[in-house]
Formats: sequence, C-alpha cells, structure tokens
Amino acid sequence: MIDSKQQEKREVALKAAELVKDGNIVGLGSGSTMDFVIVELGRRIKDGLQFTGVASSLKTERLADSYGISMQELGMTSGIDISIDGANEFTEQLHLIKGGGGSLFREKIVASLSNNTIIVTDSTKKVNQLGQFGVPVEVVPSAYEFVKKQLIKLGGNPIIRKSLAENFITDNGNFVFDVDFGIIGNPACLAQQLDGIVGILEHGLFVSLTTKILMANGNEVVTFT
Ligand SMILES: O=C[C@H](O)[C@H](O)[C@H](O)COP(=O)(O)O
Repeated sequence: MIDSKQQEKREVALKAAELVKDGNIVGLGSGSTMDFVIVELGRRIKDGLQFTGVASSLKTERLADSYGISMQELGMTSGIDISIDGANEFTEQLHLIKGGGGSLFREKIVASLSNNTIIVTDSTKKVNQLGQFGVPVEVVPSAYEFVKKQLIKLGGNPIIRKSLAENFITDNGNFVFDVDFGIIGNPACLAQQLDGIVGILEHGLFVSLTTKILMANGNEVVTFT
C-alpha cells in the first residue's frame, strides 16, 4: 500500500514515461520520483519499447540496470532526445534547485545534452521565488576553505552536508555545501556568480535548462512550459 504522496509521484512518473518513444536516447535523472519513472520504463520495455538510457547517478544506473534498461555511458554521449528528472524546488519560470540527493553535476550534464528536459515533481516543490531549499554546491575537497569563503562573500551561509558523522561524498568523490542564500531574486545572476568560483565543480541552480515541468497535484497532473 503506498501513501498519497507516493501515489502522486507515481502518477506524474507514468505521464512522463509516456513521452519516451522507440529509439530515443533517454537521460535518467535521480531521486525518489525518478525511481517510479524507471520502474514504469522497465514495464514498458516488457511491452516492446526500445530505448537507451543515460544515467545521472550511480544509484540510477544500478536501478535502471535491474529493470533491464540498456544503458550508455554519460561520458560517451553526445546528445539526448529526452531526459526526465526530479527537482527540490521550482518556479513557474522553470527555474530549479536540484541536488538534494547530491547528483547535481551529472544531472546538469544530462540536462545540458538534452533536447527536451522534463521535470517530474509534486506541488510541495513549487515556490514563487527559489531559496527556501539551500542551493547544493559540489566542491572539490582541496578547495573546501577557499570555496566556503567565496560563498560567504556572496551572501550565502554554507553548511557542509553530512552523511551520519562523515562528510557526504558525491559520485565524483567531492563534498557538498548546502548554501542558504535567502530568497534568490535573480537565479541567473547567482548561477553566473557561482560558475565563476574556482573549486566549485557544479551547483544546483538550473536556469534555462528545462522544457516542461509536470507537477502532481492530488489526482491531476499540471504542466508548466
Ligand atoms: O540530486 C538529486 C536530484 O536533484 C533529485 O532529482 C532531487 O533531489 C529530487 O528528488 P525527489 O524526487 O526524491 O524529491
């Protein structure tokens, strides 16, 4: 028996999975909503759907593999027809904060390679302005103190992400700061400032990378384009 929140994730996942067509190269994002997408794509493979997946995290790769999805290395991929991914926060302008699970770097590569990026989410993630969810920033360990200082200079409050007592380590062997910038008035400007800091591998502000957001809201799915 799944609860109503899980049911919403499942509904929106089914809608998104319908968009995958035979022969597509499909970017597979990460997170609990994406897990439902992968399960549904696995079911459609049994019905004869043929496509190649590209994973945005090791966890997604393992799950996709277990559902019989044929996979291609991200590093060997030069184009993606459609990608599906989750988000931690979004606005109607299709700006996102991602990386709550730590997969932001590969997710941003997938989104950047994709002709069509679909976000699957529920209504709790919709905000008027980004910033209630701290912006995940993946930092190379040797740049830890330097990057921390730069983030504070930008007005942020960086908290190193922990996994039990240890620093959380990404699939790329790096640390993550969750940075509270308060309400983010201009996500494009902040994204550009973060892009300019040496030692940051990637950040979770996704600006102008999304084609469509599918949001579960009770029994219906609302689309933002
Ligand atoms: O790093 C993780 C990703 O950005 C996820 O897509 C994001 O955290 C949303 O995950 P969920 O669907 O579990 O809320």
